[in-house]
Amino acid sequence: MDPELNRYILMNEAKGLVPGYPQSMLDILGKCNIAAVHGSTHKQMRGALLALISPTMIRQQLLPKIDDFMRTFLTNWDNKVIDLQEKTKEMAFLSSLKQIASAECTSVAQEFMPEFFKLVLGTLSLPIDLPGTNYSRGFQARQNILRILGQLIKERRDSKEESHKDMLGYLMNNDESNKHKLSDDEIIDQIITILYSGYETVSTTSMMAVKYLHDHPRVLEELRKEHMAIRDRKKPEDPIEWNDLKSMRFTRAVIFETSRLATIVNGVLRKTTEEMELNGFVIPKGWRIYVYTREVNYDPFLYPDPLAFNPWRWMDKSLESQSYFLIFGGGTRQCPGKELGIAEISTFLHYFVTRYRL
Ligand code: HEM
Repeated sequence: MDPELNRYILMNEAKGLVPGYPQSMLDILGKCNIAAVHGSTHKQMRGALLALISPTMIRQQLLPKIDDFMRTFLTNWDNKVIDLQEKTKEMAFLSSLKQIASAECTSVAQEFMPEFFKLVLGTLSLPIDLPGTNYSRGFQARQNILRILGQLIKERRDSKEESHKDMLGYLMNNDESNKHKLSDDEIIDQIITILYSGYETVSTTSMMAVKYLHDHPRVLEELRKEHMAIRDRKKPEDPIEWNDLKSMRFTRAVIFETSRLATIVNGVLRKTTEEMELNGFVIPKGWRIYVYTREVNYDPFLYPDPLAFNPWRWMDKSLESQSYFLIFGGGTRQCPGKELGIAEISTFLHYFVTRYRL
């Protein structure tokens, strides 16, 4: 697709275009899932999410949890055959769960994880509500997840303990400092949104990054150098901190190049709120549009030698701020989890390359 078209659509999106989600996603992710809601509800839910995963929150609350999780998760992998696809899926889910409910994550994970995997399958299925279909299993899984999260909220409210310093704790915080108060139903949908949005994206990017590193020893060597330099400044038990994360320039480049070449998310959804004309084509009002970003990612004018895995192209920081940089979408719907996702994948890669050899 002509990058102009992407730019045009995303520009107009800022004026109020909304996505057209498939039915099964709407049903299973919930009515107040922020990717699906519009207007003031979108603003409210997105505002609450942005506050929850702001750079300050990542630095002070989330990164220590991510580090703690990754350093434990990436132990005892030596001399074993690792199914990286399975491992990275587990990693993405459990890392989010730890950030959401750190105190309870170990006790609820066993029951939660299989339900979550069923929910994901359901959102990608045809909306046929017959016993045994993925849609029906996904819907049932949503009910079970509502029960698990509802119970968690109730137990926290009933206990006399101080408020928890995790995502759920912040969402449930009822005092003046919380400018984004949500109902319990909204809190639960917000949690499902966080788990869902950060699942396939983070797991597939991490898995594909390892595959590309394996296939490109020079890139692996450069990446390892960056992470060894960070480790050299620290004691083994020292966690990855915000400044370390900011110093991972090559890692960020590897993540972008992986996302571009593997095109982890191959497009974004929009819906026209008014008729629009583009390059002589008329797009009627109310049409659902799939902006196919894979085409942009492989455009040789934007990315010379587009099929080559070349993270160095991203070392020029300005590439990230171009209007055709659509790896995380664009406009008012741009991915709010961009920096959180990058923090998770970077920390995963840190422990991976400093502890293991491929
Ligand atoms: C490498 C990781 C990730 C990639 C590549 C990615 C990519 C994307 C893309 C392409 C969109 C669509 C944007 C648009 O329509 O313009 C999106 C939306 C979204 N992402 Fe991410 N994402 C990642 C990680 C995360 C994480 C960790 C979260 C967790 C909070 C998250 C939460 C969301 C949400 C809530 C939306 C919907 C935003 C809205 O409609 O207002 N993402 N993401």
